[in-house]
Amino acid sequence: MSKPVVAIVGRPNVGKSTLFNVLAGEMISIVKDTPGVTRDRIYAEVSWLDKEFTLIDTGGIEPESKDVILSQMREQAQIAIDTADVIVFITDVRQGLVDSDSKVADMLRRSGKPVVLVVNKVDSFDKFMPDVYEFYNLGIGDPVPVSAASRLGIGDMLERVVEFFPEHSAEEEEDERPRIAIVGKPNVGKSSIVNKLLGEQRVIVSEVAGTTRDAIDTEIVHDGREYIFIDTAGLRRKSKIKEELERYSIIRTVTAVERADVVLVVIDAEEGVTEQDAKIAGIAHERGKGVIIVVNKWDAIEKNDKTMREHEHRVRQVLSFMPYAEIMYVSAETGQRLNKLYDQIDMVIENQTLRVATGVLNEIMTEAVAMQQPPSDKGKRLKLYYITQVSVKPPTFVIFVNDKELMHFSYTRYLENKIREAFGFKGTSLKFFVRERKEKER
Ligand SMILES: Nc1nc2c(ncn2[C@@H]2O[C@H](COP(=O)(O)OP(=O)(O)OP(=O)(O)O)[C@@H](O)[C@H]2O)c(=O)[nH]1
Ligand SMILES: Nc1nc2c(ncn2[C@@H]2O[C@H](COP(=O)(O)OP(=O)(O)OP(=O)(O)O)[C@@H](O)[C@H]2O)c(=O)[nH]1
Repeated sequence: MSKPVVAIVGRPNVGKSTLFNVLAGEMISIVKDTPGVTRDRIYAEVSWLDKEFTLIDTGGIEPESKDVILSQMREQAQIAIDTADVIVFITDVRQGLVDSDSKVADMLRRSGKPVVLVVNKVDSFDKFMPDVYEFYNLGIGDPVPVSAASRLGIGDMLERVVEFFPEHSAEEEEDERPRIAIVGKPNVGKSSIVNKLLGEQRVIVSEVAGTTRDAIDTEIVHDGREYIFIDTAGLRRKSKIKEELERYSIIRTVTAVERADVVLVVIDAEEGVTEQDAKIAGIAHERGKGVIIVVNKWDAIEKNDKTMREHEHRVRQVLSFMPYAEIMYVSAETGQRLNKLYDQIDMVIENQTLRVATGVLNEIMTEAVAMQQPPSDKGKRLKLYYITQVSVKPPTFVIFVNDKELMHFSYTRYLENKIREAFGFKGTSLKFFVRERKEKER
């Protein structure tokens, strides 16, 4: 199920970071062993009551001159319009209504996207409420007064935001066709791969209707099965600022990955694997999506009998958090091994939805425990009572133990490896939750 995307837009200094941190900091769920991505404040997973959404900050304006601010704000707003389900437009009660606010409000209104107008820095409702009414002039609905710094009005604001969420993104959920996102740095060959796949199947390109996202959906039929490819290629917006481009490319990756079942992380063989690739791959890993690492432009490098092994070594090193992902060496130019992608995709989807019977899981666990004693601390030894699989996409397991504190990361890893030895689960991460249960309950 894909989560709604909420984007924050606003002038410099209105409190975007503060609000972002309030929302993300308290309610964020961070997956610990992923590099980079969760730290640079571009997006966060937020859950509030029973709702979950991805929050993105389109921000990062350098306040040089008024003209520059307005043009950058327009750019931000456009990114939000392209990628978000709901836009949170933040203004500042202390600066009051500013001309650029009105211009951005016009743009947002014309887009037809749901907008929640937030007036920040209302640290005292008594004192500032009269000034809040001025913001009705923007013509984008009722202003919601908040104070991000003192956490006032945040609940009311979120209530307004979640009201706009689609009941169920019904269309996408009922759609049984596998969705495959193709992500990667600029120029690694994302569009070339889609084009080659299309060309070989000689199927008419159809842009899937009803998507307003900033990615192109293409249907490809292979062996009678329909696949939807979500292509994030072709950065339309050309910004001069490198950080801004990078931010935008991350936002697009997040929103595309969110909608996908399987993610193809494309790496340029000529350039080799980089930290930026790790950042992008981390986005898929964090979300527990199926992953295939696709090393493209394999035709372009000189090879001997060691080349593949050396490449694999590097990729495994830089993407060490996803040892479960298969690596494929392809060429969009010559078409080499591209057809094998479908088998891999099918396999990954199968593994993402694989369910293992509780009895079998417990046999594996009992055997694992017999082979390697669980850790102990201060004379108390970890006891594992029971394991069961609670969900799929990604396969998620709950382990009941006597004391959570004793359940070491490395021991969970060990159990994961045992489960993988038995069932493979290639291409998908596995999630584990550890719960305590009193001994006498058994
Ligand atoms: N009084 C008051 N100040 C706030 C509030 N929220 C944020 N601020 C202050 O406003 C200033 C700007 O906040 P930021 O969160 O950095 O604003 P921003 O919109 O992210 O700014 P840029 O990064 O420049 O785009 C900081 O000094 C904050 O402490 C608030 O609710 N009340
Ligand atoms: N030698 C070789 N070149 C390739 C291959 N795949 C793509 N290229 C070249 O790499 C360049 C970038 O390819 P694109 O498909 O546009 O890359 P992209 O990832 O979609 O790029 P963005 O749109 O910038 O995100 C083009 O010049 C392609 O011809 C390949 O398998 N081998």
